[in-house]
Amino acid sequence: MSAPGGSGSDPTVQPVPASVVERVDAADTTLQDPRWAVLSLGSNLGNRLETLQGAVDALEDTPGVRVKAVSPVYETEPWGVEPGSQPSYFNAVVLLRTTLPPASLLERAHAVEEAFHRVREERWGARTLDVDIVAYADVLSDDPVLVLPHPRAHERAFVLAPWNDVDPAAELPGRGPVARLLAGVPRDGVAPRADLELQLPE
Ligand SMILES: Nc1ncnc2c1ncn2[C@@H]1O[C@H](COP(=O)(O)OP(=O)(O)OP(=O)(O)O)[C@@H](O)[C@H]1O
Ligand SMILES: Nc1nc2c(c(=O)[nH]1)N=C(CO)CN2
Repeated sequence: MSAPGGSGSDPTVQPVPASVVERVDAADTTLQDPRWAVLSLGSNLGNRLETLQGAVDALEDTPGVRVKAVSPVYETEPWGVEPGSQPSYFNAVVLLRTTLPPASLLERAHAVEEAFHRVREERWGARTLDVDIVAYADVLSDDPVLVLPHPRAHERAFVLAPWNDVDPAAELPGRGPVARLLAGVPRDGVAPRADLELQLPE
């Protein structure tokens, strides 16, 4: 076969402009095979709502990523640290379709964190933005660079509650239904902020 846009050797075949090839390819979802991914967003420094919205928008602006749903916003007590030692978090969950492989999605998640001046000092330290990959399709991985599903997602109400809101039938690969996991974890200090809303990018 001739290269896209090339004339080849068959005189009856007209060259196909590269722009047409691009459009046809873009419409062919089987070619791109997008996968589901679930991301958790958290912020407990700066303008928390603005930062979460900025992260949603930056994810949507990523080639190969489409944001399909955004959860309600929760205000949550910091998990895993001394009570009262950090400001409360805003947390939300984002559902994506993506053609990026998991490692590229993680790279992009880190780039988005950096764009919002995330500083890594101590484990579970306060941060302007945290973007974690909760699950990527049904992929299971114990590579420490990217553990899938996220190794602590199943015990975090600040992940499970917003995920359950936006997809009540969701399953955490290898762990079971999100609704059942949520029923089994403490929910105190995890409160919906019905007065706040993240916008799904247009
Ligand atoms: N599913 C995952 N999502 C995001 N990062 C992951 C994941 N699995 C492993 N990591 C690795 O964890 C490292 C530390 O991530 P990060 O600083 O966001 O941790 P944390 O948010 O403080 O804590 P936690 O992992 O408990 O949410 C990252 O550099 C990344 O390589
Ligand atoms: N409430 C809350 N606590 C946390 C969070 C978070 O997003 N929300 N993220 C952490 C590290 O990922 C550690 N602790």
